[in-house]
Amino acid sequence: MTSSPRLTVVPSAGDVADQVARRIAAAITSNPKLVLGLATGSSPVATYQRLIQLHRDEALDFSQLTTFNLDEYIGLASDHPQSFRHFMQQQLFDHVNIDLANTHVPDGQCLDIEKHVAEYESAIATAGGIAIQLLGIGSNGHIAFNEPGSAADSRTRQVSLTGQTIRANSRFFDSVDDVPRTAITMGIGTIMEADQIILIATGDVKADAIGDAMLGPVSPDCPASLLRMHNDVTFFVDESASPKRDA
Ligand SMILES: O=P(O)(O)OC[C@H]1O[C@](O)(CO)[C@@H](O)[C@@H]1O
Repeated sequence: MTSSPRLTVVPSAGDVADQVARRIAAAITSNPKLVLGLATGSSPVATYQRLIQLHRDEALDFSQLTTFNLDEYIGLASDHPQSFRHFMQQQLFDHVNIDLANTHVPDGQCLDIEKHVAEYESAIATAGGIAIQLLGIGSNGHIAFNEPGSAADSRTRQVSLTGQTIRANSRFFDSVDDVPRTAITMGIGTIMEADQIILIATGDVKADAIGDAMLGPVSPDCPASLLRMHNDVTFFVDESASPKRDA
């Protein structure tokens, strides 16, 4: 069965960050042992800044939290400036009282990827599953590194990145040649098992992807459209990323 994700449109990217951070903070306050799914990319950065602020100003307590990140580039060491582990340290973990032992990011340098991804899935299950999963969206509708064509029941696995994603992410690297071509990503099936999903999109470059995800066919051609098969999804977008077409 498909449903419409709730769409919350607010004036600015800062308002998106405020609302999402408040929602996450409320969930942590009511359950300090929350299992949170985290995302990288530019979309969640402002939300992480608000969470850090809430930790400093209102003593938001991260000490019992468990986190699982969506993805990681294959081949990058955890301390590589563009690795997603490094991103998470810089953008959130180094600034709050989280126990790093309870933070999980796929290991881009693991020697046995099959074994690693199976263990990643098991670790999520052992933690009791993800309560809230935070997502960004690529301009081609990808979620995590699930590119168009990814199956609705896909699990954590190795994937190849599309040229579009490589070009989009090259802004973080010295050159496009430095962007890894493969990654480990949670699957769409893995993401769909979260109790609640929050997708963040800001800026007009995301408007078409949000339109396709919310109003287009539910299809692996737009991985984010598959979220419409989940019963608790909210898209938080600023005005410029809101869909510009009618259903
Ligand atoms: O938030 P950004 O930087 O626009 O990226 C969008 C999406 O692309 C990725 O960075 C992967 O390419 C995702 O992690 C993210 O959700």
